[in-house]
Amino acid sequence: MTDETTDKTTDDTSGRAAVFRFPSDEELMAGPNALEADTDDDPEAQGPASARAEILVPEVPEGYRAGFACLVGRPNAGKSTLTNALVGTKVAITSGRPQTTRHNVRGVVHRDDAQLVLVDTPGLHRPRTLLGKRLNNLVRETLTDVDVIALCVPADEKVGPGDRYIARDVAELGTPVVAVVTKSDTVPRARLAAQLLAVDALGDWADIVPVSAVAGEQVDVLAEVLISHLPPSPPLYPTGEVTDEPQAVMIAELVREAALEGVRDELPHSLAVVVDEIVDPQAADHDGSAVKGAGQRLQVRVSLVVERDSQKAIIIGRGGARLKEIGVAARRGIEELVGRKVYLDLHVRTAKDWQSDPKALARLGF
Ligand SMILES: Nc1nc2c(ncn2[C@@H]2O[C@H](COP(=O)(O)OP(=O)(O)OP(=O)(O)O)[C@@H](O)[C@H]2O)c(=O)[nH]1
Repeated sequence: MTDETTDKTTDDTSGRAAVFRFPSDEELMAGPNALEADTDDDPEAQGPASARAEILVPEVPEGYRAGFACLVGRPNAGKSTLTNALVGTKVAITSGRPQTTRHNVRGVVHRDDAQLVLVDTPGLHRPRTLLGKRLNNLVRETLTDVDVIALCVPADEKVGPGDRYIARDVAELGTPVVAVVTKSDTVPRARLAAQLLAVDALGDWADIVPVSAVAGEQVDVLAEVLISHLPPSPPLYPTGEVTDEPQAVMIAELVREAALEGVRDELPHSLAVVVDEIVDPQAADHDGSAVKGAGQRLQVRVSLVVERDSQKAIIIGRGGARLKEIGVAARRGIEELVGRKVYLDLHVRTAKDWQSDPKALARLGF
């Protein structure tokens, strides 16, 4: 390792506080195992400084467990909402539209005796485009890395081919699988019981837990069950960190969520959101340039990339009305995230068929 801050490795036997290296953006995107791998990356090229801080971790209590869990399930199964409920803060975007989660958004559940790192993935589905294939590969890679998988099946929908496809897939990986019947608040108890039996019959699960992320029912029980499958380990993340997603990715997700609010079915698959620039006029190294009217606010420039001009028109709306709404909603979320006033600049661009173009995908970070 060339980065001098990463050379002070953990010394468990000394009894002193250990130096913890916060993972880089590359490691975050590469999957849980990458945290253990050596990197010779140039520290200058490591992305936002906020993602590479040196943090003191207190002594590890006896019996401490830590590890990774992955929530899988067909689109709309409630994975993002459950991630948020487990972590207790909004970390993954949610929406009524399927397949809105494009990144492995992670949240960290902190307990006195355990740390559960959640990896939220896009739904496994039969791929139709190059993007679909890459997303599926990404999901499988993640699944072989984690300590426990939570297979989410909604209580209010019949167990179908989509659930069976995923159940077969995860059963072959050799990772313990906890079956989770989500949205338990949406059905009467008798139907919930029937769904538990149907899900039980889907495979050989380590446990089966009904849960309602919205009503907050059984969320703690699920956390306990998932933690019981983690190995003894010191904390993997600094205590108190809710998510390790780079801030830019979370900002992009917030804009994406606002843009997809109440739009037609085709758009979610065709929309990519990229944060082009974040300028902080209050930063010590700021060069003095400023957008007129932005004042001391954090300036965030974001591109919304669609595949067709017709989609561009949907996003912009009559006289720019929809884009304005998107901006207002997204800015509210971003201001909550960064804890200060934000000047948000949205651009809508068309990149024809970006989902099937390897170069365009690479540019967009897939
Ligand atoms: N009533 C109820 N609704 C829920 C619950 N959990 C999720 N939902 C709703 O179900 C829809 C889908 O939830 P998400 O969490 O976005 O689902 P997801 O599995 O992450 O979806 P993708 O990102 O498409 O894979 C949203 O409209 C949620 O509000 C729950 O416990 N109760």
